[in-house]
Amino acid sequence: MTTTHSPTTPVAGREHEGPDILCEDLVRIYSTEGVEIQALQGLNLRVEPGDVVALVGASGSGKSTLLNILSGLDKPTGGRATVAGVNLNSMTRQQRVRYQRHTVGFVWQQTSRNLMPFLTAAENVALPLLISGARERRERVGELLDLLGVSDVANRRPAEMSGGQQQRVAIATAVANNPSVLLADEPTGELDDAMSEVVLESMRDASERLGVTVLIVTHDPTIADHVRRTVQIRDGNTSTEVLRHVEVDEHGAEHLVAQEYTVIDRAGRLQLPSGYVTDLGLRDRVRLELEPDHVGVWPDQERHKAVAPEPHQHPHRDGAETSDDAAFRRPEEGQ
Ligand SMILES: Nc1ncnc2c1ncn2[C@@H]1O[C@H](COP(=O)(O)OP(=O)(O)OP(=O)(O)O)[C@@H](O)[C@H]1O
Repeated sequence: MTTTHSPTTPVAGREHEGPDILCEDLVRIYSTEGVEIQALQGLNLRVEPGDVVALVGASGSGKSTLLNILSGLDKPTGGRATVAGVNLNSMTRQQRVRYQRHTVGFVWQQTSRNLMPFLTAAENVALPLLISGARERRERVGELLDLLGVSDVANRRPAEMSGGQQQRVAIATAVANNPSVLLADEPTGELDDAMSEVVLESMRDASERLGVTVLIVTHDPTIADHVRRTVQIRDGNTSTEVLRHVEVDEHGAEHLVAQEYTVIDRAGRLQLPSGYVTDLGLRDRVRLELEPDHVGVWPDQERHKAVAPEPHQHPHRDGAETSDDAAFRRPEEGQ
């Protein structure tokens, strides 16, 4: 099969309104030999159309459990999960097949799980198009291989490609049917740093060009350098997140600004970033003060008598100090 140059087809018009991924109070309990393990503990996550988000968590934090639910392989025990307007709690078998063919695409960590070993790159990308009865397959395959920068390996089988090339062909295969959402489970887990970077950049590029929403699940925190939004998952729940954007100063110089956020649940509970907690020695009880536009959080004055008055730049932020920083003080600064 040959590759041809032509404009890439964007995702077909979305038929739903609102976020592409919405998890509300998602719970998944596994019962094995009389023991119950709560892998997801009321997880909340909202991802807007076209966004590229990394979900980062340690082993056992619930990443695969969430991905299995979002990919339609498993059902939640409680709560709600909606992807591109499809309610995952109540899909029939037929709806599930359609969902997995057209609404979501997957890229798994094991390169061997993504591609048919006996088919060439072009044949692999063509396969989902063939199954769904798509027309103009040859042209679409050419566009996608081009977009992912792997047209030169179109006629090679997976064993004749590098790991990075295989993952890029896997991305092309996953987005062939114009899914709204691309789910990736440790897509760079088997790659070295240079290859990982190429694959992540390709994924971001594919998102921009095709309009596909991307959720990458990984234990690797360095992925944060490649995505605008990184959400932490801990003990089966999303905790804090970092949003990055580029700001241009008055001299025209670009600065990467990272701002930390946390989820506040319906009961008003929130989890502070772990760096803030250790940095300020926050524990047991903190003092709160309501200001007109923010809430100040201080270490307990009873435990840390002398607290320095002047504000400091938080070491976990790249950006300029905000009014919120004035509310955070190191207990040891005044001692
Ligand atoms: N099928 C299962 N039966 C019982 N317990 C399970 C099952 N799958 C996962 N768990 C448990 O649920 C919790 C979350 O597991 P999960 O695989 O989702 O974590 P993870 O973040 O993907 O970890 P890793 O990065 O190691 O793959 C863990 O305590 C795990 O032991």
